[in-house]
Amino acid sequence: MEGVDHLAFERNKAQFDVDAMKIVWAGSSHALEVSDRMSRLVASDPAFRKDNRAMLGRKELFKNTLRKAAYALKRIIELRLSEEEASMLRSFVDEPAFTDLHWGMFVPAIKGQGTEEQLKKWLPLAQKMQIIGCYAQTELGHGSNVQGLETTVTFDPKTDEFVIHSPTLTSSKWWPGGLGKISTHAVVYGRLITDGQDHGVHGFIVQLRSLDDHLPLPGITVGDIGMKFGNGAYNTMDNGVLRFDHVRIPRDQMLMRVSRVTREGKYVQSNVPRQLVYGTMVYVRQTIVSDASTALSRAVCIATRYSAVRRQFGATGGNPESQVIDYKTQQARLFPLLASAYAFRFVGEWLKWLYTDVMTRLQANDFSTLPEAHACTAGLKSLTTSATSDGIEECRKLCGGHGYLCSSGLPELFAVYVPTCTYEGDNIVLLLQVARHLMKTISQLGSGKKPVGTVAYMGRVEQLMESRSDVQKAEDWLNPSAVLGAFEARAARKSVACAKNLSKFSNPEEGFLELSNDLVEAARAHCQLIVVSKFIDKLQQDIPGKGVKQLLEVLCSIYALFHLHKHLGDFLSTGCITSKQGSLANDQLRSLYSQVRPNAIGLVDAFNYTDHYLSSILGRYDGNVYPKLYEEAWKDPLNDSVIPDGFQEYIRPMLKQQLRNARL
Ligand SMILES: CC/C=C\C/C=C\C/C=C\C/C=C\CC/C=C/C(=O)SCCNC(=O)CCNC(=O)[C@H](O)C(C)(C)COP(=O)(O)OP(=O)(O)OC[C@H]1O[C@@H](n2cnc3c(N)ncnc32)[C@H](O)[C@@H]1OP(=O)(O)O
Ligand SMILES: Cc1cc2nc3c(=O)[nH]c(=O)nc-3n(C[C@H](O)[C@H](O)[C@H](O)COP(=O)(O)OP(=O)(O)OC[C@H]3O[C@@H](n4cnc5c(N)ncnc54)[C@H](O)[C@@H]3O)c2cc1C
Repeated sequence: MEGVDHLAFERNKAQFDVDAMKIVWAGSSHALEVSDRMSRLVASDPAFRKDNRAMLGRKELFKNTLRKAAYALKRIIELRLSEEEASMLRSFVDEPAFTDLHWGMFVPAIKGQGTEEQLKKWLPLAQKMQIIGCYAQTELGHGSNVQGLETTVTFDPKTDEFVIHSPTLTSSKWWPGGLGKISTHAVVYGRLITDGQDHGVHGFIVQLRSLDDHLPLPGITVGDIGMKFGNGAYNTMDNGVLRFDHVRIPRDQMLMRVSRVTREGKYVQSNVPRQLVYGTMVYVRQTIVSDASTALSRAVCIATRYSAVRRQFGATGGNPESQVIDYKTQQARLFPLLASAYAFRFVGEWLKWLYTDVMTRLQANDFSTLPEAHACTAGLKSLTTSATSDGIEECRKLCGGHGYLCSSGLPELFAVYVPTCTYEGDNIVLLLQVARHLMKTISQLGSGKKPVGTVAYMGRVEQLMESRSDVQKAEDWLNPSAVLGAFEARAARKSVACAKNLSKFSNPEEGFLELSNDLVEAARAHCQLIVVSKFIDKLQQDIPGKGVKQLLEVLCSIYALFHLHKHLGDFLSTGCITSKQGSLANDQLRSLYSQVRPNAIGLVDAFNYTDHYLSSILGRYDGNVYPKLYEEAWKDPLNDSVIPDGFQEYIRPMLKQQLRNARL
């Protein structure tokens, strides 16, 4: 039934102001207005169709992406869109493309690591897309270990140039998005060598292809690294391989904000920490946290709407079967993911604030919050992307068999999303960075250095080692201080246990390797505490709209108590809570799920996604799932003919042969 809202009865159940929640989700009325306008602009334009991606071969798929990218830029110019509008438009086009790396890494790398002069020269070219850039750091042999990169960049004082060289096969640049076929330029990371001395890894702007005929410049070998996981999916991106054979670039193409090489070949470090060379990764990790809430909310929106449409079992007295969303097991799998999507939204907002604050301080040569920014971006990137990848897969299972169809939108979402656990830093490697920060914080406690920011609770470590939860009944777990107390005590105790064990090793690095599993767990506990505490902080703000704040309080409690239940072993073994208190938390969770149930559709409507963006028959706004699934099946190329290609050639003779054999 076209035009009928099959989910209207669900929408009528909502006990809160969905429009007000849309503003909370978007971040402000202005952000909602822009994202609403841009998403509709993309959805209404047939040039941005994306429903056939899984059927296309690589070449056709890639060409289509190039067409969309060029068309998007044309529309951005024609409509005179602001930077904010343009970036929203690109995100609603919803197709990984070379432009992600151009805008997301190449431009930020120049902005963050270039001098004023370099910004003046390169930014206008990049911003007008007169050049297209990528971020070429990872090599065939090294990704996580950036200090292990092998590409050499040697200063030649005779010609005032750098000579870039790939000395081994493993030094080939490998993975950079946009590099394979499109980028004209790259920010290349390599070991800077002056006068025979290795100064470690630095960034350089390098032209790769001619701006006239797009052919690789002399000494450069470049191409695509091949098909990746999933049909369609991330294969719209030309991840590339790049080798240099003594390629020369002018000296002023070294990004010189952190350190520079003089005309005489002298290496000069400025007063900014060398870690700023890693600044682009910090920036992108921060954006990835907000993007996690977007990806998870898409999957949750699909699974929630479909769970309200789907009925199985329980038909009694002429009544229809039960909606699967009413099964407690479905709620216990789905609603924590819904709560996580909101939790990641708010922690992402906070992280953006933290990043902006660090950048402002850096301008004033205050580097004191850099370690906190690194630990938070690394840890939260790791926590939210792992949870989102697992969450998307759980949503697929929540949709039963139909979730496995490409038309559910979930397989492609998963395939595009899952490399987030690896790129911008492998999630385990990043948690180990958080663990280092935690161990360093603990080791400095005795020196009187007061921990600040997200590790401030470590300053109360003695009290946290002794504290006992005073929860007596299930509702006590709704008290934010009860939840915070338990999460702080758990995180502190896990870190302190690691620190104690580490102190038993005469070689700390050996101890770190040996205890790395425990350290990763301690880091995870710390990051979960950050998410919980930032959700609680958000609820201290004035949040208008009927029932909006109350429902967010419910979601916050679900996020916290679900993790308390999931990691009960941690909470019990560290003695923060008793098993009785653990089971009270579980009782409270059940009650919270019942409070979400009537509001579930409203809560996913608040994401304000168009059907185009969701790209899912199961997640359609109108819930008209079955006729559309049926219709879609007939569009498969296999159904173009009644008898498929290959039948006459292979199967018919086989059948005939088998029949002949049977008659003998
Ligand atoms: C589909 C997407 C659609 C839209 C997206 C839209 C926008 C996003 C835009 C683009 C994204 C799109 C696609 C993504 C493409 C992917 C790109 C990439 O993957 S780029 C390559 C990323 N590579 C990595 O992340 C490598 C990971 N490794 C590292 O970061 C480091 O090597 C590591 C930190 C692990 C170790 O470094 P090392 O120098 O060996 O440090 P060490 O451990 O010795 O520490 C020394 C000292 O430095 C501190 N530190 C380390 N890193 C940082 C940092 N980044 N900032 C500040 N400080 C840092 C560390 O804590 C230590 O401090 P102390 O001495 O202990 O005080
Ligand atoms: C889709 C995609 C896009 C990418 N785009 C870009 C790009 O645009 N530009 C770019 O430069 N790079 C890019 N990359 C590369 C990416 O940044 C790296 O793959 C990533 O940093 C992980 O490094 P690795 O591949 O070397 O993994 P490895 O470090 O080899 O990881 C392999 C395994 O070893 C483990 N491991 C490694 N080190 C440790 C340790 N110290 N302790 C414990 N365990 C460890 C890891 O946890 C993992 O399980 C991209 C990658 C992908 C998949």
